[in-house]
Amino acid sequence: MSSPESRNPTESIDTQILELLRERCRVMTQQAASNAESDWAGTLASIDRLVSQKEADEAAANPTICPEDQRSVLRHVASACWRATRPGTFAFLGPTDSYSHLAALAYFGEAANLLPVPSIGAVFDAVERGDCAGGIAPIENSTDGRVVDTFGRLSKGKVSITGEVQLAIHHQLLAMCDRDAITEVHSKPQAISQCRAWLANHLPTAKLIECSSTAAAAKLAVTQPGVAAIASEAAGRRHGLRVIGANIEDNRDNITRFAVLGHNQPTATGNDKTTLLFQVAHQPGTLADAMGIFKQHELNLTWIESFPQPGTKNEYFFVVEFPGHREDPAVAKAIEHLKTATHHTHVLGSYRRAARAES
Ligand SMILES: O=C(O)C(=O)C[C@]1(C(=O)O)C=C[C@@H](O)C=C1
Repeated sequence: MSSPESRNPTESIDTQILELLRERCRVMTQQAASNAESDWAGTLASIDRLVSQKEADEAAANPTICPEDQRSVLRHVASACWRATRPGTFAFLGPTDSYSHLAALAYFGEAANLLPVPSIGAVFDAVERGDCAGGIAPIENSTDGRVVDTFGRLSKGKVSITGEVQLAIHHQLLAMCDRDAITEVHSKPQAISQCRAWLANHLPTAKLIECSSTAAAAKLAVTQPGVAAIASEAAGRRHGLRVIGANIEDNRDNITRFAVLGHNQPTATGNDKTTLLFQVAHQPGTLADAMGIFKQHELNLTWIESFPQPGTKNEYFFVVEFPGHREDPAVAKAIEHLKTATHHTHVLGSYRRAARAES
């Protein structure tokens, strides 16, 4: 054993850090026991608040740890304490290194218990049944639009949106062989669509084959001669695939937004958005009347989608988003008002707005 004198001087600081980690877990356990539960979104918000204050206060005094590193250390601490004190896993569309996995890591942290499942439907099943405490699913891409599977399940109203992740998506064409030998390109339909122009220019004769996820395609490309995959850099690294084409997305600013799914209702953070789903009668003016309600309550819509209601003719769901939390007076009034003017109004969630993360 090393004598106290021969110890590295940082060891006593590390000992204090470990003691603080234990203390943090003790406090979280007490919180859980007394139901004074703070949600994960609230934890993320408070880390961001702390780091940006520190940024201003300590920029000159402590130039060695950049704010991004401070944030990432605190997030890791928080997710490790969360795992130690809260049972529960979070489902994502797998396998490992799918973009959904990267989004889950960005949101829940590296230490979280994450469960890969084979489809977006399976993510919803796991959360709805309570097998998982939460999950994550792609909702919209800046090139390709909404993700139909996610909307279909959200419209059933069995789980809420409790957070979001905006992930910059950079696709790689990955294979074991040279570009000349590629006969098939496999990926999730959304990823193929985001690279359509690149594929038409560089691999015009290759067959485009859809599969369950980009990471599933990467796994296949390892064993199938002539098969390339469109997937993340992380998936390529894991499987030892060669990058045949780097950053092949047609739109340089390719971003996918992921919805964090769960059953809790996050408290307001002061920087929130609300996602609402509603249906109106199939009559002239009903949609215009509903939209007028947002104008009347001065809610600035940031997103509008309409999609057919399964099993009906000419009946549509409308999904809108706007800044603000369901507990804000103007938002609460607008929701009540909308309920009187629509067949059905359902708050999919009020949650903290996300900053963009890199994949
Ligand atoms: O296949 C994956 O890796 C996913 O996580 C799914 C998904 C999607 O369906 O939008 C997520 C991000 C990218 O836009 C491409 C694919």
